[in-house]
Amino acid sequence: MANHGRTAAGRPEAVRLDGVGKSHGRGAGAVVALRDLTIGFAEGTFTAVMGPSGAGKSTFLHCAAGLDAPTTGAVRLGGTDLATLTEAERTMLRRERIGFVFQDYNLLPSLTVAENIALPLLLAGRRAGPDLLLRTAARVGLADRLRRRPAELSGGQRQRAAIARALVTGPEVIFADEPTGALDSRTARHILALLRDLVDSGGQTVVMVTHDPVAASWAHRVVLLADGRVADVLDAPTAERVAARMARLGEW
Ligand SMILES: Nc1ncnc2c1ncn2[C@@H]1O[C@H](COP(=O)(O)OP(=O)(O)OP(=O)(O)O)[C@@H](O)[C@H]1O
Repeated sequence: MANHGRTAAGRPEAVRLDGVGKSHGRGAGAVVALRDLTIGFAEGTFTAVMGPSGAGKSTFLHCAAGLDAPTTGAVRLGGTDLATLTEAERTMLRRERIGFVFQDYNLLPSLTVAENIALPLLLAGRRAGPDLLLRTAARVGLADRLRRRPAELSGGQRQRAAIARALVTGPEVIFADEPTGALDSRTARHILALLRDLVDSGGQTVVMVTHDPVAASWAHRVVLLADGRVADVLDAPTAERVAARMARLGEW
């Protein structure tokens, strides 16, 4: 077999897309959002996905996370081909093996921080022991906020709680969709430093969609999408290089 989900560096891949195409709608009105996308995300790496508006970033994220099925091609999480799963199995896989972080946090306002963090475990039918909750909250710097509700937290603390919720099941990959889009630049820096540390110290795999070259510069690698294809890949990106490359792709 050509590729067993290993990168050139020999690391196994947490997620791999092979020849993924995705059309929204059918017939004459169909919009092609992804075209023959082939890319892997090695374990223990932080990747930013960028591209002009309409490039296919959200569609990519939905397909890679098993929220949407590609029209063609295959998505593998670890060794699992998502197309071989039933809808119920895919739902379980998303709960147990994938973490999600969103721009607007998506915390439940009536629950405490501890209860929000515990939610993915409870949905997966697993025990949410106090030790695990405390350890996970401590990992994001929220050990002393477990009894608070989201309304009593700053934006940065809310995003930390959301990251703890994404981490608590020990997922193979965390997908983050504009995780710093609602934060001021200083708070954003702290959140990005946290995500980077989860990768560098914790071996976590993170894939983050962002419009912001500064945010992208915290990643090990930037994947630039344009018109549903990989237009470029930048390793060890700086904000300046990312911005210059984006400018050449057109406005964003
Ligand atoms: N549900 C849908 N029905 C029809 N077309 C869609 C749908 N979702 C996305 N598209 C189209 O697919 C293409 C890619 O959209 P997508 O949202 O993935 O891009 P994006 O890079 O995330 O854009 P943005 O940065 O503006 O959020 C666009 O042309 C978009 O209009």
